[in-house]
Amino acid sequence: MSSEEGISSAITDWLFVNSWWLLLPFIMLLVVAAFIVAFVLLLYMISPLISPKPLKLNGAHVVVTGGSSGIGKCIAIECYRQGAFITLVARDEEKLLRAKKDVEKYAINDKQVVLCVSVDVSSDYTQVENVIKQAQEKLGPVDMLVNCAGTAISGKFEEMEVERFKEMIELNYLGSVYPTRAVITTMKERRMGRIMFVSSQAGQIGLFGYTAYSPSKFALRGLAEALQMEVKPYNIYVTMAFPPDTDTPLLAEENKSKPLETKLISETSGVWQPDQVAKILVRDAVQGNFSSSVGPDGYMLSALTCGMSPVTSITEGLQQIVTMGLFRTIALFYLGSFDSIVRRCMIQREQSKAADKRE
Ligand SMILES: NC(=O)C1=CN([C@@H]2O[C@H](COP(=O)(O)OP(=O)(O)OC[C@H]3O[C@@H](n4cnc5c(N)ncnc54)[C@H](OP(=O)(O)O)[C@@H]3O)[C@@H](O)[C@H]2O)C=CC1
Ligand SMILES: CCCCCCCCCCCCCCCC(=O)[C@@H](N)CO
Repeated sequence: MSSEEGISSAITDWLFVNSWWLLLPFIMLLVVAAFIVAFVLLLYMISPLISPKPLKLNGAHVVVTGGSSGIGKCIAIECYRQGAFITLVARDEEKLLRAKKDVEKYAINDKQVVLCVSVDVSSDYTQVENVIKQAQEKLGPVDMLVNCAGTAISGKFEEMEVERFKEMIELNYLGSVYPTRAVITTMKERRMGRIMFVSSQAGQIGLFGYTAYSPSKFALRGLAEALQMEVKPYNIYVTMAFPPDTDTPLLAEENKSKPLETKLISETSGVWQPDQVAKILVRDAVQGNFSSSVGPDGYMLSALTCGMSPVTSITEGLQQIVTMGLFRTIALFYLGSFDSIVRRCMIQREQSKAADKRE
């Protein structure tokens, strides 16, 4: 072998051993592609977390169904205090006028108006559409709709008249569908708006005594999630509110015939004042948060039951990821205590029945 041949074979060997250099452009291409894929995935994950721009209540037109009493009236007051124009929707005209006077006490300028419209939100869509049209003609397009008209019935499943189940769905569910349907087209055209559905903690957990009430409040969640997906590109944000027991005429009425079990279980979250609740709900709707909860139990329930519901901030998403397992653990203790309340009440009832018989 000549020395020339020796050198050339050494070069080929060297090239062979070190030929990975030739792959460098491909490796770089792969790395860049991986980065692009990771970036796109990250964008997908982050995009639903981007917070909406808060709604300015000053000068906005806010329609509150159930605005003549309780939580609805306090929501109207809270919005009015921030400069909004208000339409109160309910059936009883006298109660509406009284509520209008209460709301007007909180004016911050002399242009503000409170309009009252009397309609049953649950019976006839055309009527609801007409009153919303009239309100829009007087106070301009609706910027925020608060669906708060509703009622509650509690009792044992087999003891409640079957009619009650229908009433709950008609008022609590359809009574929120109709007003929403009446405002949504204009909101989409204007590419702005807020819709609030007032559900309940009993719309996150099915409770003893609420076999008629809870489903009507759960139904709102399905509506809100589906609607939010449809209207998000139009810059419309939906808020689900989940209040605990709140000191209103409805709670007082409900307490007259509430089963002991329902009372004892509901006490877990305490009783809140309607103005406290309204402040939190309005703040969340203005920010465009999907879920609005009240108090520490409310916070845990919402994180625990978030499922596939929309998320509107990075902190909210992170909190859900981190807390879910812990809250489920805590929830098992709560469920255990609810079961024991139900069992104890049953045993007590049976004992007192047996005692009655003996007498
Ligand atoms: N209070 C509580 O403990 C809790 C309440 N909630 C929910 O909050 C909402 C408000 O409750 P709350 O403030 O306590 O109740 P209130 O009874 O104090 O107020 C209910 C309001 O809804 C109106 N309303 C009732 N039926 C109709 C109807 N068919 N058409 C139009 N308006 C109607 C009432 O006026 P009118 O009768 O004149 O029509 C009234 O303005 C309800 O949806 C309730 O389920 C949720 C969690 C807890
Ligand atoms: C980690 C898990 C925490 C779990 C906490 C569970 C607390 C359950 C309390 C339920 C209260 C239901 C109030 C219903 C109010 C209502 O809608 C009626 N008053 C209407 O009039």
